[in-house]
Amino acid sequence: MSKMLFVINPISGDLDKEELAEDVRAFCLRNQIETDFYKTTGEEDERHLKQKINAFQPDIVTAIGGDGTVSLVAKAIIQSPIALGIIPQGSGNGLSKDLGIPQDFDEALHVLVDHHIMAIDTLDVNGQLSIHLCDMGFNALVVERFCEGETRGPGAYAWIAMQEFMGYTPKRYTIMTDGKTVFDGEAFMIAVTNAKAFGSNATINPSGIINDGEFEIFILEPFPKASSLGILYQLYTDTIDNSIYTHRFSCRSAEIVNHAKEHTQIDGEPVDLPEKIEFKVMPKSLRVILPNVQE
Ligand SMILES: Nc1ncnc2c1ncn2[C@@H]1O[C@H](COP(=O)(O)OP(=O)(O)OP(=O)(O)O)[C@@H](O)[C@H]1O
Repeated sequence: MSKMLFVINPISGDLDKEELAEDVRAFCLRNQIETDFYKTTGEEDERHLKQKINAFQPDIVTAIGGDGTVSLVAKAIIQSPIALGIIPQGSGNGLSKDLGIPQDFDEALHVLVDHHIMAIDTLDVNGQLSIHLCDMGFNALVVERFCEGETRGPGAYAWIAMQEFMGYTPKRYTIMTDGKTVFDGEAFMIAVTNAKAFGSNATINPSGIINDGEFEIFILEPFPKASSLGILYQLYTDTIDNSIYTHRFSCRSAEIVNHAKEHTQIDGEPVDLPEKIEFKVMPKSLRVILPNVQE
């Protein structure tokens, strides 16, 4: 009998999850899965979750929440044989979309019993784990405002982005990969990622491969306001590589000097990092549950 621990974030995505827990319990009973639950509190969840995992010894730990909840679970099981399941219930659900995990609750639940497991690369960002996307600049500022606000959900994120856009000033960054400076200048945002897209489906890394042992650094340089609709269009049609304002580098390690100590976020959570930030790929360090693809 397999053992699954479900980590439920009661506030993510502004969605009520009381009934979901009952559905999960019934589903596991039908499928002869031994089940336990951990409800996040927002306080010391990583420590408490690790204790729970030690005591219960699950084969799979499934996050029922948004990117922050997925990241919490990943931190607790990284470099271990335990696999990560995802039932998306957040505002953005970025990693689950990138991995092709169904966004519908019942379908995502079904994946837990009909799946394959893939080991994906993750990133070490100055000693902190990133499983999806770390960025600095405009998006990180929006993420910070979003986290400070009372309202969750994708609408709130889009509203904050619109409010912040007009007044945003690009900042200076220096990027070094493999000991060479590859960029030194101002940028609207810099993203460091293994994945293809944000939870909003804005695609910054269309050819990114999540288990190729490399990550990408995406740079969006300052652009005239008149070009913003064109850039938005390119972001949502997988054609951002056609923009004259973007660059991308693939590498295994990098250092970014964030001269202005501009806002930075990792997997949907604002972080306070020093001016010099070091990035290292951790190849195949996280086992994730993926849907079985029909041939
Ligand atoms: N019981 C709780 N009360 C208040 N905050 C909580 C609680 N449990 C978790 N949190 C907070 O929820 C945040 C993570 O939310 P999560 O990212 O999963 O959902 P989301 O923000 O709605 O969606 P997404 O990240 O996909 O946009 C963390 O900041 C965490 O501290």
